[in-house]
Amino acid sequence: MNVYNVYFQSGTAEMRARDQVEPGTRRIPEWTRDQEDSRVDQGPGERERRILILPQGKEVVGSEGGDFKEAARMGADVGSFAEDTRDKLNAESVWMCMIARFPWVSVGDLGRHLPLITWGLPILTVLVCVLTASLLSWLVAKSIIVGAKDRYGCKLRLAPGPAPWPIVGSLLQLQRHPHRGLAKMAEQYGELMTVHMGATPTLVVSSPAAAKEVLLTQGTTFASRPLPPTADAWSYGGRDLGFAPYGPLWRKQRKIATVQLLSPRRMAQVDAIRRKLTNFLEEELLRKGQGGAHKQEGRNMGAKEEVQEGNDLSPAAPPLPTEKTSSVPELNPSAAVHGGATANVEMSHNHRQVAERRICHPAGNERGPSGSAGTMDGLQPVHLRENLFHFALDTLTYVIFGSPVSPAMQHHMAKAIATSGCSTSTMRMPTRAQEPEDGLEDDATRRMSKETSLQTTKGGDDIDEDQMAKRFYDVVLATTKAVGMAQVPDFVPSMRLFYRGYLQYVRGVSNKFRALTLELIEKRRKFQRNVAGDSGSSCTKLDHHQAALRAAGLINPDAMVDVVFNNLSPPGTSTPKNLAASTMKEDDVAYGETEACLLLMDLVSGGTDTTTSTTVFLLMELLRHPEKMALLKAELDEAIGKHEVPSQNDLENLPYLNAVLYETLRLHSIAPTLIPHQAMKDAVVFGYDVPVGTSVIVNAWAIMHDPKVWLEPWEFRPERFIRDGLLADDMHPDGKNFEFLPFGSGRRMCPGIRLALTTVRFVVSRLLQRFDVMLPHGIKPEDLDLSEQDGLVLFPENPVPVIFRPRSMG
Ligand code: HEM
Repeated sequence: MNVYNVYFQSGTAEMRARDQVEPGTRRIPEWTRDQEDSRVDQGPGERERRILILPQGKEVVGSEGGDFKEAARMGADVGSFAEDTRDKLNAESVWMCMIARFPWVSVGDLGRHLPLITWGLPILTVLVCVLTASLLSWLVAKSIIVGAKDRYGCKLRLAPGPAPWPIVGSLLQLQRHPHRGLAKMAEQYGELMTVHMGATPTLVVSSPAAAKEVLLTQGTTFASRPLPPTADAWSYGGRDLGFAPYGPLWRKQRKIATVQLLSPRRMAQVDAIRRKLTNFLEEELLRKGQGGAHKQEGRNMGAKEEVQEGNDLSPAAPPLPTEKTSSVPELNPSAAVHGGATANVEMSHNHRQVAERRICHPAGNERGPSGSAGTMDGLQPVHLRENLFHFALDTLTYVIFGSPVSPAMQHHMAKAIATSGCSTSTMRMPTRAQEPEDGLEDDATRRMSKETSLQTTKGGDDIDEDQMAKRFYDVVLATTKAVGMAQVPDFVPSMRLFYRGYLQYVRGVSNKFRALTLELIEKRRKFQRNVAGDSGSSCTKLDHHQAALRAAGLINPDAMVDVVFNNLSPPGTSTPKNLAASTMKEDDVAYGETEACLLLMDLVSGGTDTTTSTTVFLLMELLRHPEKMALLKAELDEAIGKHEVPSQNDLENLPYLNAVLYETLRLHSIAPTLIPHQAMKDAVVFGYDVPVGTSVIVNAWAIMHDPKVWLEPWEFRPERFIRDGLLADDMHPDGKNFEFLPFGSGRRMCPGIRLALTTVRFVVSRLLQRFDVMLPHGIKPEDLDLSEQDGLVLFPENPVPVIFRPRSMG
């Protein structure tokens, strides 16, 4: 490679550079006055544009790009020049002088670069130290692993695995999707492998028998979770449910979640609200499909007017569902608008017709996702993710916080408010929500409260209600990305120092989430104060919004948050330092606002994107396999009909619907490696030693795609779950069949399984009852790409917007 002397010159230094080139290098005759002038004209901000390069025996003068061309013309090896030096040259810094063989820096340059030198050298030094430390720790780890001994000095027998690289371990072999990379490795190393995730040795489990051993047979030993820095930052040191170490706090969180959210009583609540919410979902899909909002939004339209508009411009609407199987009356959207308190009363025949036609009211201002491209029968394709997310979010916020929050809801409530005569355009909310009320004075609570209150009160106390769902959507997606996509310090702890910014960002996401949670709690308290009659004579948007929600039956009198926040620990209750090792009873452990908020955040994030993603994958698989879509529709039509609202019981007993759902969960497991577990004590699994603290990954994806377990595992074949015309009863995802583990198994198994299954079943069946779900014009089933995006919850990377055509139009 050619050797170049590189000089940076600027301002007055330029002249000196010409005069003071080292002996032995030639001066530059072609350096002209003109060049100097134009250089000077560039002004103080444009420094060091010009460089002087002196290859062996040759001279090149010019500025940036020109230098390289010139170098090439003079026979320099531009390829290696470009690769090795060009980027560094462009870095335009004193470092360049250090990289060059004969650095020369003028005194003026030194002065200018002094800050860089002051900061740069220590950073370089720290970097070198960190790399050395990482290398040493890796060597130590390796020697421990290779020659690992137990506490009695006997050599440990660890599961086999690929030889790790320094610092990164086997991370580079994992490709973009670790579950796929690990599955490939397992073909070579077997059902139990030791894989180094950076510096962390991890036991990877890839067979049903081994999964049963760690999740069930030795379930207590492996019930804890590792806490990498990102999860630590999000969960305030593992104080939520998902990341808490196995111990009293986890038991407490789990108990509250199970009793308060997922008990049969709550599930009945969920069932009831879902029936109402699907009406909003259907209406929203139609509204968007038809190109936007209703023209008459916010006006108290006369029935006649609406009927005429509907007749002229709309395709025939599907009739609203009847209530044959439901004990809960359907929401009549227009009743909320017109009648307020009578919203839940069964619709009159006229009203029903009006509402039916309003649903199909055609285009307004809002455009669908792709303008007119891909439209079919005048309907535009609609994005699934956001709408389904709102449905799942509304269900959860109703049960947890007492009322739904989605834009569809806002749309209806805005109309109700407009008819109520209140002119207040903003709602005023007290900012007290951000102050911890439980009196707990621990550091994390104080810090969390301070950070959160800064964020929520920044814009004053006017809260934009319409943005609530959008903020939830953003913060849930940010959570699954921040916590789900492992970062370098999660694997190489010594790099944590360099990721402080990122970890602060993760903490920020958690704080934002908490702020939203507290807003909803405050809203709830305000509602309760109003109900108790101490709201005075206020006429705020919130008051009217709540009145409209109450009239529509959308305020939950028995929300989970009431129970959780009324039972926080009294001040002074202590939390053991080491939660995993503690023998404390769960009822004695400190449970404050921080823990309560984190639990609610877990439930909202765990319960929204997961069901949304599963539903989107399911519908896309049906679109890819129209013959299976037809079979499912036939089953629904026969068992339930096109209009009746199905009960949970109906849906649980439909073999093909459940088979389609299970096959989706198998083929597109959205949490493919579950959430990592951790050994709480030394253990032996199938003859291999597993030292305490080892992380354990169960690669459920590998098991559910293993050709030894599943025939043609890459095919979407719901029929594999059906035996003799019925759903095979040993093929349920309830954690008992270790060949099929979409929700995990054992102590840390997903507590939301029932909620998730009922939600997806219900939404899918209602959508297929009411609509022909179709691909936009020009997209063929075989064009669909169902590959996965990264994140804690996998999502289709290229979801297509979909046409929802009312079935009566077909
Ligand atoms: C299709 C939907 C869903 C899937 C596929 C799913 C899957 C999973 C999986 C695989 C785990 C980890 C199990 C383990 O580590 O062994 C998990 C944990 C969890 N899930 Fe779900 N989940 C879904 C829906 C839900 C819902 C609806 C909620 C709550 C409303 C929820 C809340 C949680 C929580 C809190 C945990 C942590 C449990 C613990 O660590 O003790 N999930 N889920």
